[in-house]
Amino acid sequence: MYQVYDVTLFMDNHPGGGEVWLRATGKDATVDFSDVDHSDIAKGKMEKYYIGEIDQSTIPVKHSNSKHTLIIKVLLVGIMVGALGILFAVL
Ligand code: HEM
Repeated sequence: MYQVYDVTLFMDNHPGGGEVWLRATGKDATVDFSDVDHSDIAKGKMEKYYIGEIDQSTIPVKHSNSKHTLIIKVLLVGIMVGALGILFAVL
C-alpha cells in the first residue's frame, strides 16, 4: 500500500523547499523521503497531511507506445517519399 499525503498547504513552509516535491510529483517518493533522514519532528508533522492509502496494484501501468510511434514514422516517411516522387514527376 502507498501512503498518500496532500502537501499542498505545507509546500511554502517545507524546510527542504517545495521544489523537491515538484520533482517527486506523480511518483513514489519513499526513497527520496528516506534519503533525507527526516527527523522525528518531520515524521510527526506528516500526520497532518495524511489523506489515505492507495493499493499500488490499482495504479494503471504505463505502456510504451513505441510500436505506434514506429508505424507513424514509417507512414510519414512514406508520405514524404510519395510527395517527392509526385514533385519530380511534375517537374
Ligand atoms: C509530508 C511530508 C514531509 C514533511 C512533513 C517534511 C518535513 C520536513 C522537515 C520538518 C524538514 C526539516 C528537517 C527535519 O526536521 O528533518 C524537512 C527537510 C527536508 N525535506 Fe522534507 N518533509 C516531507 C516530505 C519530503 C519529501 C517527499 C522529500 C523529497 C522528495 C523531502 C525532502 C526534504 C529535503 C531535501 C529537506 C532538507 C534537508 C536538509 O536541508 O538537510 N521532504 N522536511
